[in-house]
Amino acid sequence: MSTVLVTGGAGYIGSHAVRALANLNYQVIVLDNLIYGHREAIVNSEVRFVEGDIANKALVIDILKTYKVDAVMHFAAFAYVGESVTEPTKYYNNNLAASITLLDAMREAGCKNIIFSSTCASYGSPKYMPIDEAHPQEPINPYGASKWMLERVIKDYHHAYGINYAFLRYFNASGCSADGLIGEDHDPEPHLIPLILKAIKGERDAITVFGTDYETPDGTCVRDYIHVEDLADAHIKAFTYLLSGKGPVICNLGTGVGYSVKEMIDAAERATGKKVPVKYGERRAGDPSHLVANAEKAWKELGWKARYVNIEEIIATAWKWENGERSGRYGKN
Ligand SMILES: NC(=O)c1ccc[n+]([C@@H]2O[C@H](COP(=O)([O-])OP(=O)(O)OC[C@H]3O[C@@H](n4cnc5c(N)ncnc54)[C@H](O)[C@@H]3O)[C@@H](O)[C@H]2O)c1
Ligand SMILES: O=c1ccn([C@@H]2O[C@H](COP(=O)(O)OP(=O)(O)O[C@H]3O[C@H](CO)[C@H](O)[C@H](O)[C@H]3O)[C@@H](O)[C@H]2O)c(=O)[nH]1
Repeated sequence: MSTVLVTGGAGYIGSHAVRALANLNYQVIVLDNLIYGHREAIVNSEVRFVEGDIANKALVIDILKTYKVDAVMHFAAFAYVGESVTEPTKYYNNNLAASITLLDAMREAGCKNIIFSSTCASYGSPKYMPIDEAHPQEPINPYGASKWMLERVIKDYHHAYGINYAFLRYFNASGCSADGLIGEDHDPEPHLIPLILKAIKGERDAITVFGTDYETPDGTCVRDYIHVEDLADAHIKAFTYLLSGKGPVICNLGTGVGYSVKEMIDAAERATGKKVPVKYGERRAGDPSHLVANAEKAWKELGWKARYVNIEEIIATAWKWENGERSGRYGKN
């Protein structure tokens, strides 16, 4: 059975991928420094967990060699867009420099495959819609730039050292596992859906809509919300694709349907049957008005498409997590 090292596997998206991989009996090793992740998010007891940093080259080489790792799924990164503008050093050091150390460890250990968590934030302000993979990459914040730069480094490592890659450019990750067992728990939480649900629960005063004067039908930003279990499925398809000798490959992961912030609030009211307390505020710096994927390439190349296309259903999975045993929060690590 093939073996995969999942960096950032204790985080939101990584933990859903780890569970999906383990359920398919792949051998999984997670490397996470738990800065933002949660040990309890890894629910399969057969998964090996290593608490450590991707910048620890000797540790990564040891893991890759000991377990004869076939591919690395590289989720580990910082992902607060706003913070990246005020503290770019954090983003270039972790998302770029530490990731280059990871690539060098792969090179030295002879591990030839990487599936990299890239982002629609690497495109910057859209020049046309929906966004396909040929769209120019002109990121407008250091977070998006750090991801775009790492894509460039990996391409050069491919040419020079034969490292094969899949770049998965996700749009807005959303929802939680269908059974409500694992979910999204960021501190602080930047993402729209959990913030709306926490406002419904009274854990926050209200959701603040960031800007009502965008050039969109209702003036609020439009995004493409892709379910986290669909993302996990795409990683498995990319993994088997690379292991079958195909690649490199670059794919957007989205549903192809955009929802405005106001539409998301309405959908959350329908999904939960509760009223959302709403405030209206200024635009958030660095937010493009529209981000919607053309994800046809993922279908053609990987045979992947989103199974969750109904936004209420996506929100309902997050609501289940918010009302589950953990009430939307893991304990302290
Ligand atoms: N959430 C989204 O909408 C979205 C969209 C596009 C791309 N992405 C990318 O997907 C990946 C996962 O995002 P997420 O929302 O699950 O974030 P997350 O913060 O929940 O998960 C990231 C994990 O990486 C770990 N980590 C960070 N730096 C590390 C390091 N140097 N060494 C070891 N572990 C480290 C953290 O502790 C955390 O568990 C990130 O690369 C992010 O940029 C996320
Ligand atoms: O309190 C809030 C939070 C968000 N929003 C709006 O809701 C939409 C979604 O915002 P999120 O913060 O949930 O997600 P982003 O669109 O900022 O996502 C970006 O950052 C992510 C990383 O966190 C991913 O990389 C993703 O690809 C990239 O588009 C945006 O229009 C935002 O302005 C609000 O109105 N109020």
